Amino acid sequence: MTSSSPEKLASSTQSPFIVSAPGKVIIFGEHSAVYGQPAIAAALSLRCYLLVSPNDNDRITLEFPDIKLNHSWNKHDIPFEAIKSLVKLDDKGRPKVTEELVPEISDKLSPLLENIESKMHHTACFCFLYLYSNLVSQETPGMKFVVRSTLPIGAGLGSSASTSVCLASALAVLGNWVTKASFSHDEPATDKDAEELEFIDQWSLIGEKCFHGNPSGIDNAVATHGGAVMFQRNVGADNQPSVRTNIRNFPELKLLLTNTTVPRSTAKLVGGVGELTKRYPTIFKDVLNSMGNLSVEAHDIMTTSKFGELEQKKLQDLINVNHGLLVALGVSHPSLEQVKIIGDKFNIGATKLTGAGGGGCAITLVNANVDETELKKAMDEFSQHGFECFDTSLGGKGVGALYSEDISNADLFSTELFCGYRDRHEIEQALGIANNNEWRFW
Ligand SMILES: Nc1ncnc2c1ncn2[C@@H]1O[C@H](COP(=O)(O)OP(=O)(O)OP(=O)(O)O)[C@@H](O)[C@H]1O
Ligand SMILES: C[C@@](O)(CCO)CC(=O)[O-]
Ligand SMILES: [Mg+2]
Repeated sequence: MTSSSPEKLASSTQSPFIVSAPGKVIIFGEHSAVYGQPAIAAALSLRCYLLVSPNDNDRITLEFPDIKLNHSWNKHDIPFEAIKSLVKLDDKGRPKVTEELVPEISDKLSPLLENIESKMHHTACFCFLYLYSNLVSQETPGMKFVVRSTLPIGAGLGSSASTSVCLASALAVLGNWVTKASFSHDEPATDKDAEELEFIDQWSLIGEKCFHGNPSGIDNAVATHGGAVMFQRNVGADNQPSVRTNIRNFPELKLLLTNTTVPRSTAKLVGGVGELTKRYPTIFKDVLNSMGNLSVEAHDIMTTSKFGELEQKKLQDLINVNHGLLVALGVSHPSLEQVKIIGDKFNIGATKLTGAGGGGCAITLVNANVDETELKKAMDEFSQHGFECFDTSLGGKGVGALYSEDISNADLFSTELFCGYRDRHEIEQALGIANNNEWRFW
């Protein structure tokens, strides 16, 4: 790997910056996406934020208060040389992503993870170190990395992917593999930026592999690029990239997002589906194919030139079928069925689980002419069960950055304040992309 010049590094690392990436809602095709079937997802207004600021010594510090993680390493303990010798370069001289995590790199990092007992902390530190040692060189000074998210963690809304995109983009900036984000909210990206986004997307997929084992890539694709997409993983042996098709005129869908608050792990759920499909390949081949057909049909409906009540009704049919197929894959949960029962009882619309399932969130595509009193009754009953409803919007911006040199309010980059926001509203108010015109995008 070529090392970057110290002058360039100095300019990119001296002042603090924040990166942010959105969560996502999978509308059709979770799990089947892992097996190369098309799926549809949109970026969510809930986001992850990562503050990067210089440390006054050679330490690399992680402060992830959402998961109560605080850990640091001495920069000189990172085996940069050994890892660099294992990293291949692409045709532009940048570190090249591999199909799978490289076991020798994981082995070289394992002594740095020895004292970390919690599984969640271990995974988060492993993800960070894997990306750090691939993307950053030993000339980069010690830095502090602080993550805050307005997303519920482990609830099906892509909290791992948005964290991974934040880490990949920040480390790509520190490694000088991408330039500063420069576009304001409404400006279109240039070809160069599209290429840099691709780099971030690819490395965030490596981060997702550290979190999940076998991700399709849909979550990090949406967190990187934003908007709404139809995504199809390439599962062939031809090394071709996955296909991401932007859905430009994504219809204004009224979606109610309900978090059962039942914790679960995407890695375990994806693993469970893997075992089932291996045990009964002929049965599940057809289930997965049906899920793919359903996404294609939904895409045709969503992109029709005249989206009206009839099209909304058809999407609701497909939501119900998709949920049934996910039940067949064994990834529902009594709490998710409860959300569906309550939604159906008050006739508010069609409900399915979203993300990996097993708890976490459900979406309801609310009827166009919903009776608002019935909707309120359903939401009251959700809260009686301890479920939490979110007021969110879909299809927003992908990964972006906020630079201290562009902002007069230095407080935004104070680690203490960043860690101290009490809830998602305070985070949104201080940092939200809608509240700060200085956010820049690639
Ligand atoms: N704010 C955060 N701070 C630190 N780590 C986080 C944060 N958000 C997510 N993570 C990491 O992501 C893991 C949760 O990822 P997981 O894939 O299981 O759920 P999810 O991404 O929320 O849901 P889904 O994959 O179904 O969309 C956590 O265990 C943690 O390691
Ligand atoms: C369950 C899954 O399909 C979606 C998780 O948000 C896994 C993946 O596609 O990586
Ligand atoms: Mg995840």
